[in-house]
Amino acid sequence: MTNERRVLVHPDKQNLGASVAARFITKIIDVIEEQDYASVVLSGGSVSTLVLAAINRSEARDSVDWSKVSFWWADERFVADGDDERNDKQNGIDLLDHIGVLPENVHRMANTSQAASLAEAATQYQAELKAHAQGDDESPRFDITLLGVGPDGHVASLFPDKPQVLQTSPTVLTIDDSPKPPPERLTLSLPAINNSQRVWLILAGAEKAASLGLALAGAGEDQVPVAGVKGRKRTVFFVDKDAAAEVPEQLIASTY
Ligand SMILES: O=C1O[C@H](COP(=O)(O)O)[C@@H](O)[C@H](O)[C@H]1O
Repeated sequence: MTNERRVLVHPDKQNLGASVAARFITKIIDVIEEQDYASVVLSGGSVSTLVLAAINRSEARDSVDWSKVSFWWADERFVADGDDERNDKQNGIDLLDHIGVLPENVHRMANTSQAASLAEAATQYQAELKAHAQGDDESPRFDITLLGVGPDGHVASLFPDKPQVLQTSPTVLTIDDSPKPPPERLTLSLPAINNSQRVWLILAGAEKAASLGLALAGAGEDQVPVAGVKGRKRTVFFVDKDAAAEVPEQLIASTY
């Protein structure tokens, strides 16, 4: 199998969430069997409410040895701990609070009481990424990165027409004027995201169709950030029918 981008189309949102959850559980079990641990990158929004919640509901959830899984974040909002805007809060409600993950394997980005400034929070996370990276890499080769895509094509907190999307270093970037609230955020850079072995992008709804179509038709990442995402081994777009409306026919690997 080549490392081409693949699009898997599902009939509806509910089916999409259940399908990605099932694949995730299978793949994580395989990865743990192969290397005795697995690393996962999470994000907020639809990935959490659709996929993480479906993993939590799955009967197969407890077949995973969660003590061997580490969790990282693709982006986070720089607000107080426990604020409803925190991605890690929703991820906790949807999955992390219900599984046997070890606290030392949960690598959250700092909140406003853990870092005095956005810049300090970014520096802390860069150091944590580097501490878990192999060789000369600046960040780990994550096993699975789960990303949502905004209607404007943003991924993590990399937004169209903002300088961060073209910034190749450092691994963690700051945003103080996010077009989507809250304004202050931390995000992995595109190269740090792309250091993942597998990137799975999850999109549902007609409002995502135009950006996805543009990204797959060759638009630049400065205009449509999702266009710049490419995992080392696999890049898979899991989409529902509505989000797939403008995907070129030849790129659709399967339709359920
Ligand atoms: O602001 C954010 O938005 C993206 C996309 O969210 P979605 O609900 O449209 O899938 C999300 O992936 C990111 O983590 C979050 O901070």
